[in-house]
Amino acid sequence: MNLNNTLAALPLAFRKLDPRQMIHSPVMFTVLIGSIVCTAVSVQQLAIGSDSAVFSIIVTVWLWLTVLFGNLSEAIAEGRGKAQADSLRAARTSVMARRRTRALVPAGASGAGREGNAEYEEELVPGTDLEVGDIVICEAGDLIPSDGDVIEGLASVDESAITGESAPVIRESGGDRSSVTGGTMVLSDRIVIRITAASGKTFLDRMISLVEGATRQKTPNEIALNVLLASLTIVFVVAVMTLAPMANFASALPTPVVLVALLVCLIPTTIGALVPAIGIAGMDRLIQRNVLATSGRAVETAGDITTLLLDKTGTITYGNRRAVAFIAADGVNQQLLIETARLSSLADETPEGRSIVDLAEGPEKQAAQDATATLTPDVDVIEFSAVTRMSGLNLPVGHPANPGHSILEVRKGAASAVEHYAKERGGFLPQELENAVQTISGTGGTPLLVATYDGERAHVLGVVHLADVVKPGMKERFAELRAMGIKTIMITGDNKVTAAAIAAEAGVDDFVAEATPEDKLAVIKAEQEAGRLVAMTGDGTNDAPALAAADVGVAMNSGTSAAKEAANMVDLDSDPTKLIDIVGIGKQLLITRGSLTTFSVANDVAKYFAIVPALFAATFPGLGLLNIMGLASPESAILSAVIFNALVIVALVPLALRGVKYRAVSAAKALSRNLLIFGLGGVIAPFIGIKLIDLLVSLIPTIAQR
Ligand SMILES: Nc1ncnc2c1ncn2[C@@H]1O[C@H](COP(=O)(O)OP(=O)(O)OP(=O)(O)O)[C@@H](O)[C@H]1O
Ligand SMILES: [K+]
Ligand SMILES: [Mg+2]
Repeated sequence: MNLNNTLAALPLAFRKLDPRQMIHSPVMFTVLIGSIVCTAVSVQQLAIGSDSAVFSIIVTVWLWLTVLFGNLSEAIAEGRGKAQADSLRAARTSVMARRRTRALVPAGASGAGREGNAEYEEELVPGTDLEVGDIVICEAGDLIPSDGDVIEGLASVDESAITGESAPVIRESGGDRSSVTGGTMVLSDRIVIRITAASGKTFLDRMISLVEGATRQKTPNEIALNVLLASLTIVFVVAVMTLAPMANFASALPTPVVLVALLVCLIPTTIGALVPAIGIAGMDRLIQRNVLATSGRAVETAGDITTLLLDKTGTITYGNRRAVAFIAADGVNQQLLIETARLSSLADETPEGRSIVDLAEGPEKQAAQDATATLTPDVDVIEFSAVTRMSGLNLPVGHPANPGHSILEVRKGAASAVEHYAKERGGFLPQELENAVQTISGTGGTPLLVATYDGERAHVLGVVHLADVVKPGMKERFAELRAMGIKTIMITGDNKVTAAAIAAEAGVDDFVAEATPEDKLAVIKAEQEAGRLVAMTGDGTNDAPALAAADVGVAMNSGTSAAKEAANMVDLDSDPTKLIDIVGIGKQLLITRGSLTTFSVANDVAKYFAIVPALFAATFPGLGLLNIMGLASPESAILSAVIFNALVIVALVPLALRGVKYRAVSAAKALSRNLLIFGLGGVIAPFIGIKLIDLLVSLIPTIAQR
């Protein structure tokens, strides 16, 4: 909290005096009403020249300062996001987009400027005119006009405007790295994008309103705390009212001012003033770590997570699975396997599929038949799905793509899926291929079997070895999660042996293999039914249902739009172990709020014993004995307490913004330790603080007299 930030936040703090805003915090609203009452009394006393006018005015000023300090803490917290929002806005420049209109030449014909099987016309439109579903083309040097999914091609993209990370990333069609963000720049190649967000509703727009705190809503915890604080306020209003009849104060003090001052000292103003700042600061800490949360609730829930589910490909591994080898069955010509594997992948737009075509064609790309000549309209494309775990083609009888062989169907896919496919069609899985599948899986690679069907029997021709790399540093970070009491489960569509190998390499506690999207969802439901709070990290469209169902869903920024849409957090760094930070921030938020609530309530109780004896010493002489503080006068006691009450808010703003120090001990231990520190501190602080202020205040002549 430096001076510049504080000064910059001042105008906003004054604007927040609007009663329509203040009503959201019952405690601070009560202080506002009290300030207004005391202002009226002061004016009236000034008019009649009352002796206690000075006292009333000073108390009134400090009451207004109390309200202002509360608003200031919130304004400072919000202000921290403003600078970031401004720099994000700079990335939201208006660009022209090349929008595809209608097909010029029908699919299947040949010609220049082809997109897949057809030729298109383009028009230049302002990026703000784009609608969901529009198709745009971006080339090297272009700013991407809005959020979307790559539907054709591959490009390297500079996402530093969003992530702050300058290294370019690959975005490509088909796989789990297909989403692009408006405002980022294409560095190389050419991609065709289907727009998924209309102008004003893009990722960047949402990010801006998030860091500005414009979309902040109260979390259930905050609402519960507010109800508690409101109840305490009502209790104290009633208690102070009952004092009114006995209010025969020493030197004819103005009763309304004394009662309001007493009330403000007794209600939990400290926590009432700091709750919004604590919440905003928590979101802010998350943004500093490059994580965007769409709700404060998710941040708080993260603090209590006990199970973390992660998908494998693209989350634990880099996700650019590439074909590295072809292994033919005994008696099958290697060249035949390569040609067939390539044929099965010609229409497969996934990175896996394209990597098979690349490996089959070799660097020279010679001898390869033109894909468009093969993919004539009478060829059925069987697209990959996470449920079938296979992809391929159905060819008409006598199709020229397979001269010499009478192939009607060609498939490649997960070993179990293709084995099942072959057996259903009178084929079998040769022993040597089964061995190859086991060997590849054992190293954490993904084996894909290639099979054909000629109308009579299926033949399994061989295996394609897909290799992927585990992201570095996983083992240590998962060990850290274990120390925090969080169980990690990897859940993947891949086979058991591959899953086991990657699970061991990454150091997760458990794994589930051959999981369909429904299975992923079912695992989450089961964990939740067992009473656990579940976080899920994923990147694929097949992860989207699970991400939505999890208590905390964290999507990798590299993932698909569907995953990012379903999740309630997006990690811009695409680092699955970011959950460690997220959990830490959530726990810190809960501990900070708990600690300051304890401090605030303990403070109020202590204040009661510090000032009431001094206040009523004249009325009930017996109480004088309790005036252990030896405060100068009832006026001084009241004033010192009000000043202390206001200054405590200011003193705690830095702690509210920074958060109470969080260490990786169990939550219960951390809580009881903090309750002790903040509870004791809260009881002792007012006695010391009020006494010190009393010494200063009693220097004011009209206040010191008894
Ligand atoms: N393009 C493809 N064609 C045929 N089979 C594929 C293709 N891509 C993947 N497979 C097979 O299907 C399986 C399931 O893929 P899916 O995308 O559902 O899960 P995954 O990416 O392996 O795992 P995760 O859920 O961890 O991301 C893969 O393990 C692989 O064996
Ligand atoms: K108070
Ligand atoms: Mg996946």
